[in-house]
Amino acid sequence: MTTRLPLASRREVRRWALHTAAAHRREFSVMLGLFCLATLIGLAGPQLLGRLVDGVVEGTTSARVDLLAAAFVLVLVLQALAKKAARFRGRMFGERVLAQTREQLVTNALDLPLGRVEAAGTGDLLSRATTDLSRLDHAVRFAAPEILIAVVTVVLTSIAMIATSPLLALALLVALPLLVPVNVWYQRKIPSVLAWMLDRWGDVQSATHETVEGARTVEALGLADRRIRTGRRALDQAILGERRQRALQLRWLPSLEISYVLPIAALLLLGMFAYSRGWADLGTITTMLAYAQAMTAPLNEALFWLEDLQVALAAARRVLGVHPTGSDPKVTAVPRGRDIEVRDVRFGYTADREVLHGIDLTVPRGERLAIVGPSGAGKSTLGRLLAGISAPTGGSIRVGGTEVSTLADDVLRGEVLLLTQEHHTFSGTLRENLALPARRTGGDWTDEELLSALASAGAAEWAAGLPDGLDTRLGSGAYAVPAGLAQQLALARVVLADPHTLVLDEATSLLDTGSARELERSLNAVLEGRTVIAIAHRLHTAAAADRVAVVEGGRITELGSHQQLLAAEGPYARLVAAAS
Ligand SMILES: Nc1ncnc2c1ncn2[C@@H]1O[C@H](COP(=O)(O)OP(=O)(O)OP(=O)(O)O)[C@@H](O)[C@H]1O
Repeated sequence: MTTRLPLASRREVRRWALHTAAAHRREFSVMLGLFCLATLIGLAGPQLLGRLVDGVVEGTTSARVDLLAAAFVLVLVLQALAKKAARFRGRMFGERVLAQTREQLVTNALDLPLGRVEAAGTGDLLSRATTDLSRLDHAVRFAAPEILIAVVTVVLTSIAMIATSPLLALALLVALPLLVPVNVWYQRKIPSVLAWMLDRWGDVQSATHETVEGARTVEALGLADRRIRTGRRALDQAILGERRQRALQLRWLPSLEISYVLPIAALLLLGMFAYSRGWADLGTITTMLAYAQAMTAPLNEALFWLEDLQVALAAARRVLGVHPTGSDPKVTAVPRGRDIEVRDVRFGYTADREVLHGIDLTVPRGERLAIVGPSGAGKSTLGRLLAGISAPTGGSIRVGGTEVSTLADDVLRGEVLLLTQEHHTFSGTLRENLALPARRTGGDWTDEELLSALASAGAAEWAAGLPDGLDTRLGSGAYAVPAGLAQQLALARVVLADPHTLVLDEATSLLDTGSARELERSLNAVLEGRTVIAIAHRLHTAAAADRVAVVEGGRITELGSHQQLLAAEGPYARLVAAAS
């Protein structure tokens, strides 16, 4: 079962938009100013047209007609230039906002507790960081400026119409009885429909991502058909979401279109009536009609972009929902002791199934503890809790008196670190791959420190043979790092992070025996002087530990030295007998 990452509320999105506009006050004002300028220039056009009609009706010279016509063309040219400049500014503004939003998303994603990302499924985070962000990108760069133009045009043109003829401007009101209720209805319905649809598209991406990531497993276990079916189901749901959105739009758009042509019809009727009574001249009616007409083009354009903007608003709720809220502020003070105290720890991945049922354990500084037990007993789960990756659902795990899961990442890394078989080499230089833990005293790691960490991990010789030394680019598309060396790089990172306690979970289990032996030598050097909690999948490692804890069914059923437990002839003795 997955627990999706949260959505930001609509209020949070509004606050983000206002905050962004305030943070870029200058650019935003320039952009808005240019849009207003373009509209204001445009307002002169209908006035000129009105004068032209009045002139023709009342009689004028052809030179004056030419002059008015030339002025009209000039207005159009100036307006086009101002709009072009405004659009350019709008795109620049959009780019800047997006760059910041992207950076913030990455920072927030990195701050999310690992347990939370895993519970949501990496596809959820991935779809927010890719598809949703590009939906937002598109809207900020294109839809938002066009809609802003329409809003500015409607507001300024309405003001100009009221100023030109308050009587004829009453025609604008006929749009309201249709516009208001339909929009209230639509705005109430659409957010949940869009949020549902984007979640379904997130599922499509998750399903695809998981299939591609686990392609070998899919192939080996013959799961292709099942994965295709899962993908299809996700896609069907996403298409259903699209249909629901379109169905709502189909009912909304026509009334919107009607509501902006209605005022033109009403204006013609009202104009005829006012003219017959001598309340308005032909020039004024022409000006008012030209104003009403001038609103339709930007409104049409805005309608076209409104859908994008609405989808982007829903996407913004997903993008801004990626933040480590809900958790208390992290503890940045380094704990004073190094003993680990586990008290009545309970944990469940889901609310309805507890996996650990009350674990009590004290691991004194410098001890080597092996955790053994049958598959599925909860050993790895306990290891993750000990390393602060997930917080227990009940009880406490403290290091030096501080709850492990509340420690800030940089502090936690220097206290307890989990080492597993999964070692990713990031695309970047060897230096960047090594320098992932922050330097406790601040500043950058020196070359000497990095090389010495590599030497402790047994990778000095390999690093010396690299074409650009510490600056050699590694990862996909660059220098490929073999599995054994990736693990040695992970060990070098451990040396740099320098935690006093290491939790080892299958740290060497995937390697062939030759590499495993070499890695174990490096590992032993790195383990020197630290507390080690090893989840022992091979029982011979347990024999070398100071104490062994047997976990069965989410409980510690036996705890003591190898010799004591063998003599007790209990669960441990039975496991050893079964293994030999
Ligand atoms: N991410 C997860 N979501 C839900 N349940 C999980 C998850 N990981 C493990 N479990 C369940 O929790 C229980 C304990 O699993 P855990 O991996 O801790 O056992 P283990 O003793 O380490 O087993 P193994 O030796 O096979 O790795 C199992 O029933 C497992 O199915």
